[in-house]
Amino acid sequence: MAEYSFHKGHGTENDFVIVPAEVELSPERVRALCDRRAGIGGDGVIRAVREDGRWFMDYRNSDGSTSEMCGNGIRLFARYLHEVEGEPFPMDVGSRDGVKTLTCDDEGLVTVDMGVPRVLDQTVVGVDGRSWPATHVDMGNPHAVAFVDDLADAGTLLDPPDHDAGTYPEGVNVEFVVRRGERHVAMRVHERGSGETRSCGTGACAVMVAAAVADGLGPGTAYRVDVPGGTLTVTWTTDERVLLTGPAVIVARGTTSL
Ligand SMILES: N[C@@H](CCC[C@H](N)C(=O)O)C(=O)O
Repeated sequence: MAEYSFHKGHGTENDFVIVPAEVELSPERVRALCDRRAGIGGDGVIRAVREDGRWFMDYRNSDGSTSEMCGNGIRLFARYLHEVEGEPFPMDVGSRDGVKTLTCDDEGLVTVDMGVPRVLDQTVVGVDGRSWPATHVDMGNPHAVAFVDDLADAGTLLDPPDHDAGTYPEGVNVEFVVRRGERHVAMRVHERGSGETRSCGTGACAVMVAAAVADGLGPGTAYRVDVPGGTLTVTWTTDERVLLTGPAVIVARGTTSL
């Protein structure tokens, strides 16, 4: 393919390559773009599509697979749309999980309204022969949230954690969580289709909801969620919607023929 433009950015070091709608995203191209040695490098790729008078986030994991939703990706996409396409905040952006509304505060933190979470059954996840009970939370995409004694218990996370394929026929994002204080947790994540990443927005939302439920709390509370790449704030509003807030920055732009 001829050269095309790209932008690169991240939200709490969950990093993405953004390309124009004309770029066909074969799995091979997504893997090439995300390659951290031979490509640009990223946890995923976002194709910026304009359809029916609205922007749509066509999101791919670094292995080329699609996902319904990416919380950090859509916050970065909103930053891109604002800075590059001149789209004002607040803005509505389409995704495979429906239309999301995004805002930006005076400090430049971008918030996405992720909608109403679904807390489902208890399940089990495992690593290196150890296993933990986990809460199945649907944030548009599937999550299993496991509380552990120490984040190092999750091991290297080079491989996907063991999980119930019946519960998660399309795979799962697995979060390992420790408590840091009142309404304050820290997590590591193994993302379906991308491996261990330094942050996951939908994962932070799933973790917050599972922690709040475990703490006997519910809608009408907020948690600080530390990730290896920074800090996110997750608010569960009194009308049961989950708001994800954090930094989102464009760090590079250029052209490529990958
Ligand atoms: N990093 C994202 C989640 C990306 C999709 C996920 N790997 C999946 O396959 O569901 C986030 O910030 O939410």
